Amino acid sequence: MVMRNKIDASTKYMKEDWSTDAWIEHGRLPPQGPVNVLLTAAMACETAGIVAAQPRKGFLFGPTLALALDAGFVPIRKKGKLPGELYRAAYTKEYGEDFFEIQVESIPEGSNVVIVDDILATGGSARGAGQLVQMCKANILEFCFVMELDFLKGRDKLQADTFTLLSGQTESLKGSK
Ligand SMILES: O=P(O)(O)OC[C@H]1O[C@H](OP(=O)(O)OP(=O)(O)O)[C@H](O)[C@@H]1O
Ligand SMILES: Nc1ncnc2[nH]cnc12
Repeated sequence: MVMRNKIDASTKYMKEDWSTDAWIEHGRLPPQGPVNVLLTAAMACETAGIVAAQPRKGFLFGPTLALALDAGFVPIRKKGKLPGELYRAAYTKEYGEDFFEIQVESIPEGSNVVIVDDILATGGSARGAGQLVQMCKANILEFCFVMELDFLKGRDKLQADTFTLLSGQTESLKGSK
């Protein structure tokens, strides 16, 4: 799969001058790696209080983003993994249906939330994560991904603005849907 750098296309997030000087002025590091570039997107949400991530690869990025944003981190889990009172959302992806859960008290009502994961494909799982955040009566500021399979148009399903660092296939491969 050939990856195309999408940073230049993300004008929404680059409308301010994120030069090294600007990053220093904001007390942040300049963007040098995937997490820092995701941070560029997440920093567009200066009011983010919570970073929520989907299992399992989202947990690789979520805590780092949360630390950098001085926000809390909330893991969304597959059903049956969390104790206590839970919200549950069904989600559908390319190869079946499953359920995500979140602890009812994990995200305070009215919180501003960034949702992060590694890949946006059909958008089914990210949409499910978004539903859980909405059940907590919190606001989704944006979705952040390292990579997007554009041809699946997953972003059209999502409940808030979507930022991806890399875009993969723009069309489906021969023999696949
Ligand atoms: O946009 P979608 O079609 O929903 O697909 C994207 C999801 O699929 C992958 O997770 P996977 O199913 O491999 O789960 P895991 O990270 O728990 O292994 C990926 O890490 C995303 O979470
Ligand atoms: N089509 C796909 N290719 C690679 N990773 C994926 N994760 C979910 N769907 C995927």
